[in-house]
Amino acid sequence: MLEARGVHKAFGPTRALRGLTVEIGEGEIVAVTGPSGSGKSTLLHCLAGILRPETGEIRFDGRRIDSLGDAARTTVRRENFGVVFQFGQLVPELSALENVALPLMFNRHGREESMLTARSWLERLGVEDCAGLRPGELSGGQAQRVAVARALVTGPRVVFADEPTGALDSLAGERVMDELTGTARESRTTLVIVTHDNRVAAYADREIVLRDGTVASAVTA
Ligand SMILES: Nc1ncnc2c1ncn2[C@@H]1O[C@H](COP(=O)(O)OP(=O)(O)OP(=O)(O)O)[C@@H](O)[C@H]1O
Repeated sequence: MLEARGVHKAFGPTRALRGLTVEIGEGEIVAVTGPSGSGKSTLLHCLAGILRPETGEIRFDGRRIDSLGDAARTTVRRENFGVVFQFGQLVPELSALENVALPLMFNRHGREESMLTARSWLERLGVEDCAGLRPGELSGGQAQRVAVARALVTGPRVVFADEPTGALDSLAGERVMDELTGTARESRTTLVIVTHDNRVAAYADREIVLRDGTVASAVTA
């Protein structure tokens, strides 16, 4: 359901992706690993329609998304994808509850309904007590659970996570991963996780190892 074919992406002289091809199935949980600078984050951003490769194709449900204009790509992302980055990237001026409700409001749900749904996701992730707090008042683990709630609240088909536990201690990291992968498996959400951490990769069905901008190997758990 998600596919990169012959993808090249460079930043000036740096060739981050060099003819990379991967295919990810519906409901699959995939870890993208490999040395620093091997192109993991670049691949994630290309698959998520955030970056456009110079050559090659990115397809979601068989439809090319790399050739769409910015507005159309943003719509595909909003309607189908959720993202979790290393540092939650929550909006600092909004409460945890408002942060989680925001993607629903972007997708034209009413404010009341969005708040109710957001609250149920905070409960599900065990951070309902944080609803009224701003991101600056949350611990790293709490903020990351709020970020996971925000990524899942729209019921996305695919969640992209870039080092989702990178800033957390191992216990907080485990909770975030349990919740992320547990929810993904329950709802057959496809999950693509970039990580350096073998413990995180162990949650995946398959590990895609990158080296120098291409796939070095794919290991099935
Ligand atoms: N916005 C950018 N501008 C310039 N160079 C970039 C940019 N993003 C990535 N690069 C370069 O592209 C290469 C691949 O980067 P990328 O972040 O995809 O690797 P990574 O495997 O995710 O690395 P890390 O594990 O260190 O996060 C690196 O050499 C990096 O310096």
